[in-house]
Amino acid sequence: MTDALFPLDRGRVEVAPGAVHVPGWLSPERRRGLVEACRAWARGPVPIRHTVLPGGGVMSVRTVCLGWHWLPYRYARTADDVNGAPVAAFPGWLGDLGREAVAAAYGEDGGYRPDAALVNFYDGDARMGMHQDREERSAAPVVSLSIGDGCLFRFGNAQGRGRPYTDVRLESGDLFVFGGPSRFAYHGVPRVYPGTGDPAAGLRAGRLNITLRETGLSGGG
Ligand SMILES: O=C(O)CCC(=O)C(=O)O
Ligand SMILES: [Fe+2]
Repeated sequence: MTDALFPLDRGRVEVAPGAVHVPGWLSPERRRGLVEACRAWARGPVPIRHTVLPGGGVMSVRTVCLGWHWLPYRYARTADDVNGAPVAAFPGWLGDLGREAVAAAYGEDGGYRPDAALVNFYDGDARMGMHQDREERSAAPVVSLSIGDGCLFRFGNAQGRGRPYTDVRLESGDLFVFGGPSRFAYHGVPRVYPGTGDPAAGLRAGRLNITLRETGLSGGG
């Protein structure tokens, strides 16, 4: 697709087929609003926490979920690995933002209806290993929004954790959408760049990443 089709998103870069980076997509007002919303979600009903993996490893990232609670490796309506509380509702406005994001990346929203969000907080030492987002029963795209410190985002292929991959620097306000042939590509965050953030967004340190997903699940999961 050519830039001429997206006169408002000249900066969009297709990193791989179906994987689109749109730098600076979130306005400063939206960044501030999302930071405020994330602060409230982090308090509960399920407090933000480091996810414990089945082998006993502890993720360096802290996560809180909306709509559906993700735990390794499934979704549930209650935070069975935290405090058992029902997960906070997925707000309608966040679904609207997700549709807008898909339209910015692909030129149309494709009827996107996300029903789960993972809110990840990275301090300066946090990382996320190469993984696939594959607990969803839907091939709808994942929408990723970043606020605060910049990071190195590694976007690979669907076959395995290794090469070929593309290293992308994600900065505050950036949108990254991966769907279509890239939906089940491995990806990860090998490092965060402390002190490169966006204090005006209301985050003094660290990196916030929000991913929106369609789980394809219904009822209690
Ligand atoms: O922090 C990011 O940019 C990616 C997060 C991610 O891959 C996930 O939550 O599954
Ligand atoms: Fe992921």
